Amino acid sequence: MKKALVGIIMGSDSDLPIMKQAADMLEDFDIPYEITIVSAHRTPERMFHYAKEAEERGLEVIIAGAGGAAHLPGMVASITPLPVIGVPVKTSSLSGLDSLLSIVQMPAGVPVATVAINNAKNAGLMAAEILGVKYPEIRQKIKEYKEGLRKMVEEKAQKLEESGAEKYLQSYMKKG
Ligand SMILES: Nc1c(C(=O)O)ncn1[C@@H]1O[C@H](COP(=O)(O)O)[C@@H](O)[C@H]1O
Repeated sequence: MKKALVGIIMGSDSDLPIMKQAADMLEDFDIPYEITIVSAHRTPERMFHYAKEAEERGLEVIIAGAGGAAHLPGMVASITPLPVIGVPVKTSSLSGLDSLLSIVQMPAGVPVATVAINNAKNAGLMAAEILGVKYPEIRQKIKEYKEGLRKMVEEKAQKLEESGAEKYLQSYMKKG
């Protein structure tokens, strides 16, 4: 198996349904990754060792997801020189706003690249883009991905223009 370039960590296994989407994205780009649970609150020593050793182990980007008082991404960023992408995981009590603010409001000097609430997919994509600076084959796949997005929207626009809003909406609603 190829050595992991991206480390995906999350505060709890309850974050896995969301964080798995980052892993799926990396798989689409053939980027080797590892995925595990690390909590700054519940396993501070494990968090410290993970962040301290990440670079030495060959990781190049870390994606960290957490909910609520989501200190994990910021704490990891304070220890490692690697770029850290934070995923605010939606909580039941405050809809993820607490997670978002905990991750995005970092003090100057310790950035965490924060994606939207629950948008682990974008975290995977951002990790791929960061790696694309160094790996031309990944950069090429990003270009193809963007081209795919462009085509998809163009096709939808054409269909909407041809069928009119009402008919388009009917088929859109049917798709669910
Ligand atoms: N925010 C953190 C940290 C941390 O930041 O260290 N560790 C766990 N958690 C979060 O607590 C939430 C509830 O966890 P449980 O579902 O295990 O009770 C999760 O979203 C997790 O990311």
